[in-house]
Amino acid sequence: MSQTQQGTPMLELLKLPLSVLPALPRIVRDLPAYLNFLSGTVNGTGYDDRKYLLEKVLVLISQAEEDSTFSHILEMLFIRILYRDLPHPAIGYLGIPKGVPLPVPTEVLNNPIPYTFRAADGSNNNVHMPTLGMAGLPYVRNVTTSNTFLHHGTYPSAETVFDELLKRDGFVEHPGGLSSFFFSFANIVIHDLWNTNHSDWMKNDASSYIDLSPLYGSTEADVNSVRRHDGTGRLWEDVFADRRLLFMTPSTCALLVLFCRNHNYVATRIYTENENGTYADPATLDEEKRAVQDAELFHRARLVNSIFFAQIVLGDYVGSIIGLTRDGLSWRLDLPKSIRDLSHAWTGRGEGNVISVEFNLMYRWHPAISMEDTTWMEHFFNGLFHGKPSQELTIEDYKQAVRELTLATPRDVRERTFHHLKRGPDGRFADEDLAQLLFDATESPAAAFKARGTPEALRIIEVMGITQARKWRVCTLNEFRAYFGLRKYNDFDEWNPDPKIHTTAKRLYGHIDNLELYVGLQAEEAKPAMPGAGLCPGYTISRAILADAVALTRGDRFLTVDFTPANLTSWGYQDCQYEKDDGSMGGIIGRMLGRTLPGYYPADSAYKHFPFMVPKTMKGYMRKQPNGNVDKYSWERPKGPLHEMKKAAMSLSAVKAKASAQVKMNGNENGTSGQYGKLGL
Ligand code: HEM
Ligand SMILES: [Ca+2]
Repeated sequence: MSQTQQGTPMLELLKLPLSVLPALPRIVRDLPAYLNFLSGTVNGTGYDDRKYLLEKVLVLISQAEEDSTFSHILEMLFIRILYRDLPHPAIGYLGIPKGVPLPVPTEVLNNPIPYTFRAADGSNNNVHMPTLGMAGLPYVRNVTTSNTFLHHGTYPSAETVFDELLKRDGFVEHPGGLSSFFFSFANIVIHDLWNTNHSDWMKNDASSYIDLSPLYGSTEADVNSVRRHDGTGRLWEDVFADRRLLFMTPSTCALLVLFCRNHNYVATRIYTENENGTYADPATLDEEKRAVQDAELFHRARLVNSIFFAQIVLGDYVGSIIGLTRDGLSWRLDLPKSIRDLSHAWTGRGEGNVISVEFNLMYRWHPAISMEDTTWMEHFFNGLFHGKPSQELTIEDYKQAVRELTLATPRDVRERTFHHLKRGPDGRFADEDLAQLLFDATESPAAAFKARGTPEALRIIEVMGITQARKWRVCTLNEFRAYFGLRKYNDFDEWNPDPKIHTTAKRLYGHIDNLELYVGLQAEEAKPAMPGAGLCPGYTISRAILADAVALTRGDRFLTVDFTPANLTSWGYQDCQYEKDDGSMGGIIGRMLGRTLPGYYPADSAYKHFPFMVPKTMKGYMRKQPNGNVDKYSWERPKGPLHEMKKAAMSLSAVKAKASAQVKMNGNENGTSGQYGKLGL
């Protein structure tokens, strides 16, 4: 290289400090404004515009030597920051932009008040890509595979894999104190996200958003089957649209019924609050106006109810998954939060989400099914499969059983029932029946995640899962780990140190690089309970699940940019907020339990505040916490409103206190708030 060629870049480099020199005194003088900008950005508090940073930078640019390196850099940074002020493209719109090819109900289009609403099939979450995450489209694949073992058809049969690596060899209690109630809730979450089409396994008939589709359904016809259409925006009493839930444990159905009640509670409150002064008694409206009012009340109530559901996911559910509830911490990761990174760019949110096949396989938490739920399932499946033993069932038997059950299920959602519960003349199930199912589920410990942990009754379901995964051509466990930046396993004993498991796996798969994803995830060594770990699944699941949790919540427009009082109404917006000091350690589900089963969940009950934790185990954890308020909670099974009334009748002051608590539980936002103040928590 010649001397001149070497000298040119050196000279260029020198130009920058030289061109900055004249501006240095000004920069030093303005330093407090720059520091304020930096600290305000890092802390997320925003910078103080009274320090006139904008003006100072403009002066700096205008006075920099024209065409100097310094002026070029300043200009570039300034324009970049201004451009990054806003996300590109914008995510939130007032209503539906014209030209978006969507099935928008005419009542919604005719409504003069713009508000945003969830489409039945989840479409339009991202208005630029309206079909993103819509029900009925193929799954996404995140990780591709270059493994050829599967290609040559040398995998062991799905049945062998189940019998040797997955079949439960004994019940082990969950190490983190999670209750069966937690998994009933999880079961609603998974039905919200997956519905693998039986005739085309590539398709997912559920939307990729937690929009409470188990309650509302995923098609316009489903949604209409649960709506009353009477001008009040309410659903029929104690119904849900997704009939697959009727195959699930009774506590799962009972919990879903409470979300139906919550919808009706919310719709009624929005109607009575009448914040825009536009609602009228439906009896006074003509048919068209009644339909418009009903649509608005329904859609707003759905928005509030599904955001409430998501707040349970972020508060109670994720709180249990990462062990915060157990450890008495009310701090939560604010996943949907609006944040800028240090380059001033917005970290994306509300941009949509599509569920992947890998996530489907990661979320099959069948090993955690409690002993009580396993017994229930064995009885249920015995009836479903006409007594045929689980070892002999085929995928065709399963599909046939689904067809039979579907035919036997009343078309009218109001006639459906579960666990032989009876509906009253008003169409509602008895509060007592629902409450007892939920109390049982809270008391019943879930099982630990482990290899050889899946109840045998689920054999054919697992065989179908393994077969689907092979048809989907998913990656191997090691490929999946590499995708997430996790160390690849070198041998089977690193994956699961239990010799019974890793020698079996080695015999079946030969090389660790051939270990298929589903089996690898399910039979991997489980994480122990420790600070930061509450769910305690296999190591890989526990890492990868967080990526999907963020994609789901942060990617959903309704949970982020459209989570506003304008859309939810001020009352609805407020109803979805946490109350950090209400005794629930950052949770919110107790509010719904209290209001939908009045009198069954006393204000101080551990069953109300921590239903995802087994009370006796939670009590033990709380005793060990330095500031544990163990005596402020009641830990025994709630006895129901009659008992509460008897207790209250014991003294006049007690009656007064109980009456105000009852008002809070039944009528207001909470059934929780304020009452904890009284208890000194
Ligand atoms: C006793 C409780 C449970 C029963 C009886 C049960 C039963 C079933 C059945 C029958 C299927 C096959 C669905 C089909 O394709 O037709 C299935 C799939 C599945 N299960 Fe479970 N399950 C239970 C609990 C859970 C729990 C607690 C979770 C996780 C939180 C879970 C996650 C899944 C997932 C992700 C699928 C795949 C769904 C799809 O691809 O559409 N299950 N389960
Ligand atoms: Ca959904």
